[in-house]
Amino acid sequence: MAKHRGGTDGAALREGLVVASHGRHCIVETAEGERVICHPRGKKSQAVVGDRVQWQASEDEGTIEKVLPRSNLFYRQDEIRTKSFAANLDQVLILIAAEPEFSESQLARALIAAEAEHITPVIALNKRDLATAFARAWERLAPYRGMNYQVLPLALRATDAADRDALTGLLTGKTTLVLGPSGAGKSTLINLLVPGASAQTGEISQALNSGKHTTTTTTWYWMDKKSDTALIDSPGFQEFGLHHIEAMQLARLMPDIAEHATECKFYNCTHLHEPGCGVIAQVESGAISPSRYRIYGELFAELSQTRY
Ligand SMILES: Nc1nc2c(ncn2[C@@H]2O[C@H](COP(=O)(O)OP(=O)(O)OP(=O)(O)O)[C@@H](O)[C@H]2O)c(=O)[nH]1
Ligand SMILES: [Zn+2]
Repeated sequence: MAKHRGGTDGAALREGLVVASHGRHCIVETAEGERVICHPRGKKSQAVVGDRVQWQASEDEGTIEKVLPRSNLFYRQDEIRTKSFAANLDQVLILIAAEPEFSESQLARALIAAEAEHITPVIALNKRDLATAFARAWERLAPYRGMNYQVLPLALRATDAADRDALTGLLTGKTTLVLGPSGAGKSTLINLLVPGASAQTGEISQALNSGKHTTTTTTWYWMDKKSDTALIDSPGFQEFGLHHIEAMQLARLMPDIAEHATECKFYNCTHLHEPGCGVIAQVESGAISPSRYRIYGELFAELSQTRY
């Protein structure tokens, strides 16, 4: 990793892209492709992966002076309450697999987080070769296909031309955050699409932790030499922090619920118990799946609690 050696006083502000972050410091890539460890000037210049920043060289590292306006900001919270962020995304690829069995609740939360930030989510279901388990998982995704979410079947360990074409078509020219539970095939995907990814990861961990081993960084990878197409790998698939969403906004972020939320008798219907509720009517008719309605109820309760 190149360290920037420049003057300290009056050095010009330069623009860069945050390609990794850990704790308070991060790695900024310059337009020339040089990478520099940077520290934020203060709370306001705390940057996340995907941020465009203005930074200034200092000693052998750099200082982030300003984070440029973001088009969106994606965040989640893991069990130790550390936040991982990414900004300026075009889409989120949620990678799940036939095995291990995926949690529908986790999937729903990831989709809601994406909807709340106006980021297009795409679901990929890996391990098509495990035919029986795959068929079962595909069936569990029926409500999601019904909501017009794209669900991409994949066999990443032995990709064929069709898989590669589908992935290329989906990703080219965009910045995509890849999320998925452990064991779904996220490393397999990154290594397939980004040759040399593991070497890059090692280099970044080393730079950010002075050699200490870590797996907790969110990392930006260029998929092409022209630097048009990027993947962001974010470790784990823990609970998404949805606290910033109000309970009464939840229906709007779940397309199958939203579709019928305008058919209720009361304009401020919670869709939990009201008479004349369009959502409850569609749960009874079978148009809204029982599992989706259960998840809605659980999240509604959770979001009502955290608010007060
Ligand atoms: N049968 C089958 N196995 C696959 C496929 N793709 C990946 N795997 C296997 O699934 C396991 C998990 O894959 P990884 O890529 O390590 O998964 P990961 O999501 O990075 O998991 P973590 O490292 O735990 O975060 C490995 O043993 C892979 O070889 C596939 O298409 N079919
Ligand atoms: Zn209702």
